[in-house]
Amino acid sequence: MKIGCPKEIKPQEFRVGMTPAAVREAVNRGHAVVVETKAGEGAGFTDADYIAAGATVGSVDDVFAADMVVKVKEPQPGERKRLRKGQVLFTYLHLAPDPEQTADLLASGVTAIAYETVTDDRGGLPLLAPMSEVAGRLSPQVGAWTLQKANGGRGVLLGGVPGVLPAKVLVIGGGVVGTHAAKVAAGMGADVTVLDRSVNRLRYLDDVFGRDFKNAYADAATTLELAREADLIIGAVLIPGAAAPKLIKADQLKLLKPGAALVDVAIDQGGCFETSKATTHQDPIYAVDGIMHYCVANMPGAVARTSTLALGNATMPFMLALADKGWKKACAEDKHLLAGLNTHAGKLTYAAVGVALGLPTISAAEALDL
Ligand SMILES: NC(=O)C1=CN([C@@H]2O[C@H](COP(=O)(O)OP(=O)(O)OC[C@H]3O[C@@H](n4cnc5c(N)ncnc54)[C@H](O)[C@@H]3O)[C@@H](O)[C@H]2O)C=CC1
Ligand SMILES: CC(=O)C(=O)O
Ligand SMILES: [Mg+2]
Repeated sequence: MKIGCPKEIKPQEFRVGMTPAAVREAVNRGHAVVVETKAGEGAGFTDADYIAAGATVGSVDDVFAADMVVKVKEPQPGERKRLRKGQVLFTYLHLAPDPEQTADLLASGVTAIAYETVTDDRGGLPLLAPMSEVAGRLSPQVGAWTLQKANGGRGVLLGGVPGVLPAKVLVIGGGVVGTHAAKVAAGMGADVTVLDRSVNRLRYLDDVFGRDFKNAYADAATTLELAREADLIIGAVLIPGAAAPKLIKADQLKLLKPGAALVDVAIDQGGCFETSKATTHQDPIYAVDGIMHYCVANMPGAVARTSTLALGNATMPFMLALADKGWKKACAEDKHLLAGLNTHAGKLTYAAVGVALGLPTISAAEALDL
């Protein structure tokens, strides 16, 4: 199979979809890989590194001529025009909050497999997890920066100092992002509470991290009560594939501490605060009613080398299965990869996206027969 790996064009996105190590594995199995010129530059991989791994380096046209395109971020409008029926796209998509992208993918006929909905045997999301680990660990760092007075924040130091209490950090959603956020915030000396709607998850957090941070059930009243006391609130909820629920409403901002910071990591699924709108690394924060919002939808791009390596480790076995077997056989033999199928031949194949966008869907299994 011919595999293409473009340079990411989303603003300030420095990750790349294939590492030289992934290229080497694919080439060793007889596949041809074309990597766009300078695609790996932001992650510290040169064109020479890719050539040494067995790739050819070419133009964006060469890359999108491939049978399968392996990326990081959702295709941007110009990239979407290059996609076609019979081609496989393997990348993050986050379709639920994105009707334009969904319409373009359906119109193109491309077979699009979304990293964020591929599953595993333990109920996890193995291709989302590495970037959730990164974004989770980054979120107290960007939250601490947002809290600085010059950035519009409350001017509170997360860990406090001797004689001054630490900041209160509320993490809503105790999955991968939330757990890593809480660990780092606690490590910085903050007073951390994690909320979740899964009692089993709260049991796990209590068993493993009971001495490091507190937890509570995420009913609406508890969420609001703790939000009112918080200096920093990290939004980390997920209902896989679906639009994020809005957990702090616009009219509740006036109840929060002036200058409090909201870091909405769930922004790629539309955000879990009603006043969130996606921002970029170039211009990451804005204020609403004196509350600072940080809503960067590609946080891991800030630490592109770590993120590219972590993502590459996770995607490589799936990428190789798709290349070796073709998408149909690979998905028919692996229900977890099949769960990643979001569009095929003009049909939407992920129910939660259909519900979010009011569009008809077929099941991914039905798509195998198309
Ligand atoms: N902005 C960025 O750059 C990045 C964003 N993300 C996003 O972060 C979000 C979280 O991802 P993960 O931690 O991997 O998901 P996860 O599935 O590991 O955890 C989500 C948690 O939210 C909980 N939850 C669901 N509804 C809730 C509610 N109403 N109240 C409280 N808890 C609730 C679930 O029980 C689960 O424990 C996703 O939207 C993901 O796409 C992930 C990586 C990078
Ligand atoms: C998960 C995701 O969207 C990202 O890493 O950018
Ligand atoms: Mg994202």
